[in-house]
Amino acid sequence: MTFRGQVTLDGPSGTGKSSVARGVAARLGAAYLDTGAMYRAATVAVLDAGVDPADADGVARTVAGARIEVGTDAATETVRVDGVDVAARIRGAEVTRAVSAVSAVPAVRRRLVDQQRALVAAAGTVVVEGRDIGTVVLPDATLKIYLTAAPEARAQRRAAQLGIREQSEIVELAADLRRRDEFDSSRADSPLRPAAEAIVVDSTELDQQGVVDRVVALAESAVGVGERA
Ligand SMILES: Nc1ncnc2c1ncn2[C@@H]1O[C@H](COP(=O)(O)OP(=O)(O)OP(=O)(O)O)[C@@H](O)[C@H]1O
Ligand SMILES: Nc1ccn([C@H]2C[C@H](O)[C@@H](COP(=O)(O)O)O2)c(=O)n1
Repeated sequence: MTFRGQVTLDGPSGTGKSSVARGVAARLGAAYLDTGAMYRAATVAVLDAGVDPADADGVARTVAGARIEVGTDAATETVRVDGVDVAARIRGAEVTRAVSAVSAVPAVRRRLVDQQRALVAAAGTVVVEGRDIGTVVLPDATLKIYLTAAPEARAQRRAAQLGIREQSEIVELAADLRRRDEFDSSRADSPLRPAAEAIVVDSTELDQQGVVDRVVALAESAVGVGERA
């Protein structure tokens, strides 16, 4: 029997959620939704409107008026704001610095969570990654994973991803990851935390393929649960 249902993948920044979620989606023949890309796209709209990310009312108004489109095909990344392709821009430092403030605004979350649920309903079997997917967006998901990794491993991986070798820059990267995690975990609305039923997977000692294998094995052992749900 094949897996049918939803896999949620939550966890702190740089634990490997995006890469693992794509790999799992490919193995399961499932769709893939990167909800962080949606908050990043909303941040592009805020920055382009010249609104201060700390101005919650301005952020809420701007995001309410923006058309945010994110695809659910694991093989191609589609991210648009008002029809403009922002897939590369959302990964830049300016957006990364501002995204936690934008994503803490309750009206932004309500709007994007509604959109996420609609995308998931249209996608069928899907792997969804973010911070609040198992706790808030899809509380009845078939399989919930909470991905962790030691802070040093996360900083090293992000440095490798960005081609950074300088030790002082790696220390700075680690501080940025910590700052974003603290912000995302301490916000009032939908803070980052594991769902009660989530299976915690620590990727510190596993390579990317090892994590994908582990999650796919967990999904295969959940076959039947999706059909009953
Ligand atoms: N288990 C692993 N071992 C080594 N490197 C890994 C592992 N998992 C992911 N990576 C690498 O770490 C980097 C960060 O991974 P990724 O972007 O998937 O993390 P993330 O949790 O989605 O981050 P963010 O929340 O900031 O978007 C990527 O270069 C990825 O290839
Ligand atoms: N479900 C989600 C997904 C993401 N966010 C916020 C918090 C993150 O710092 C930011 C960017 O996410 P990333 O691309 O790094 O996964 O978006 C959130 O609040 N809820």
